[in-house]
Amino acid sequence: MLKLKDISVIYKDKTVLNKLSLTAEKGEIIGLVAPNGTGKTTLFNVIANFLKPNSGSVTFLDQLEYKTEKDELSIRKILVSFPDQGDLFDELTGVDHLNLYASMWKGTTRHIPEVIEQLRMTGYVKKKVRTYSLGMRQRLCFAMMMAADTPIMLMDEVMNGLDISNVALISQQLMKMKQEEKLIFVASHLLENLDLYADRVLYLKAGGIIHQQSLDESTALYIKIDIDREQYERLSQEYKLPDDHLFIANHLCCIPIDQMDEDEQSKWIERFLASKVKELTVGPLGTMELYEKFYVEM
Ligand SMILES: Nc1ncnc2c1ncn2[C@@H]1O[C@H](COP(=O)(O)OP(=O)(O)OP(=O)(O)O)[C@@H](O)[C@H]1O
Repeated sequence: MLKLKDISVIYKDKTVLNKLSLTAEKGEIIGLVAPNGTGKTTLFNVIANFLKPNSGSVTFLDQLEYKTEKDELSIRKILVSFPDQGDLFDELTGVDHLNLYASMWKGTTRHIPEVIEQLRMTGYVKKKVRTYSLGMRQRLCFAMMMAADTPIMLMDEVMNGLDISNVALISQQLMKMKQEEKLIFVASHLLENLDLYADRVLYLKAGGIIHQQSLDESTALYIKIDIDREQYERLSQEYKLPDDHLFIANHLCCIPIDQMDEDEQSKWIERFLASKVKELTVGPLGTMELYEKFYVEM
């Protein structure tokens, strides 16, 4: 559905994206994770053609590129970007904004009442935007994407300023949209939330994708224990920890268990429990844990 090939973006002497390649299919939610200033927005800007890369190609549906006006128009019809709160019109109502997006992309506004109901906006959507709180504006921005209802959606910091119940509400909608076979990119700093709905999470560093984590059964499993460095060193002396174990951000020791039989797995768990670790869990590495692995300096 979308193919990026060797995308490079260079600002003066700073290379933000360096020959980045990526293929994405319909029905996927792809999380994009990196510290501030790494290039997430730049990547979205390239996909949406708000920014021409210095080199590389962006291809939609195996054939459409931003090379001719006709192709660009066809791409505009299938792709929508998360609106910036600053782009909302204070003197228009929420409904006006929804009608605008629905008419521009979908050509009908018939589905708007359903969007309003699903996002629980009935109480305020007919008021002018200037009366909205930050969270209400953010929900409106999300509703505008639902109103556009395009097959591809780029969502930059979609959860910004939302309280816990609204994060849950939007997450629920994202899962519904996935069932509708949309391709959705979500750049977010709300890492644990991504684990809920993303099919894979891409970690950006030094202009490229340094890791892709698929969140399915094939993901490697670990025994994870929360310990400080002193405890870690004691454990390493006492037992030979497997060569491919991880000690992440000075607090999380992870032992891979896929290659172990049940006896060996139980032995490790018993050892850790005997050493009175603070917390022990078994499972794949979550987005938060991988973030610490890749970005938190030791
Ligand atoms: N127009 C520009 N001119 C020069 N440098 C720019 C420009 N736009 C972005 N940059 C630089 O490119 C880098 C990547 O910026 P980008 O906004 O893509 O990061 P991001 O990962 O989206 O960050 P955040 O999490 O803060 O939104 C930053 O170092 C930024 O300063």
